[in-house]
Amino acid sequence: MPGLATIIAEIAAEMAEAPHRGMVADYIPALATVDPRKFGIAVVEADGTCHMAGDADEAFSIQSISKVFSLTLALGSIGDKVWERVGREPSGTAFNSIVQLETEAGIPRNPFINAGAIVIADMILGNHAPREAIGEILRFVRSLAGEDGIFVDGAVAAAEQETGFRNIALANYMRAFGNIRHQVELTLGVYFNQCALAMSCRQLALAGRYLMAGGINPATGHSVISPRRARRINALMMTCGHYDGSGEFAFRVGLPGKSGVGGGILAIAPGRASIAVWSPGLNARGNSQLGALALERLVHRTGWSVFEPVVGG
Ligand SMILES: NC(=O)CC[C@H](N)C(=O)O
Repeated sequence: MPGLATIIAEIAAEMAEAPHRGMVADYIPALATVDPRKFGIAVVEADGTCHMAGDADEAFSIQSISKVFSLTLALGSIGDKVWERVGREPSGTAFNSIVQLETEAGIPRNPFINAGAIVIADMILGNHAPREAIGEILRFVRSLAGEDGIFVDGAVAAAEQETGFRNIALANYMRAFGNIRHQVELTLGVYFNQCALAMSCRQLALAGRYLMAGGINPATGHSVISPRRARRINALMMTCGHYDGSGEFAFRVGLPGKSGVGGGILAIAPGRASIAVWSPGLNARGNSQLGALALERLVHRTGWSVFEPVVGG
């Protein structure tokens, strides 16, 4: 197998030539103007080595990838009580769908669809003001990545607030079932700001290290979350991280992954690597078109799929 640096450089070169790049999300106006030709990839290996290619150092809107970090925070603060208000099953519906809430008592199927992440945001809000909860998420992500230069893009957060009618509907609907405990504007303030986190592929891959390393941040040796919970977050990423495209992603890539409508994907090769890719064009399910293709090729060339037999291991 060629070295990882070579593989990543080759994939970036192939993606630069790719004809079908998908469509940039335009329902959030601040995302509509992002250049669809962008492509970045960063891979942080278990020993800390970081390989990058393309636009891996350019910050983009991580959007729903933030749901991995908010779930981790909520599990850390309220533990398994999280599962009283949000489920653990794939929804098979679009990321912003409302339909299942009606027959399922306002309990979202999983923490990665919008409804589920809004409930998680409501948990993180707890007894705080939204500003403090957003600060807590920001500090957490900065500490995971080991970088202070991560910020919330105020223009994206404002655009989401102005146009987030579906999310407002989801929050109100769940409030009617008692599954949102705060005023919806406060809970959504947390949610919109976490989605507006701007990070580069490099920062995102660094932030994901604890998920490849059994809950430990390998840079500091500190426990972020228990090994059991890290394993379970990976399981949820595999089954629910791409919404109604999760089966296809598992089929093609075979790694736990979480996508965002900014075109990013965080993928975890347990014990091996934390990987972030970014290409703004999306497929019909709202997941990065070239991001998935790049990961498919990476896994094919490295043998990193979790379904690959470990030879001699
Ligand atoms: N899939 C996504 O990344 C969706 C997140 C986006 N902020 C929304 O709520 O619609």
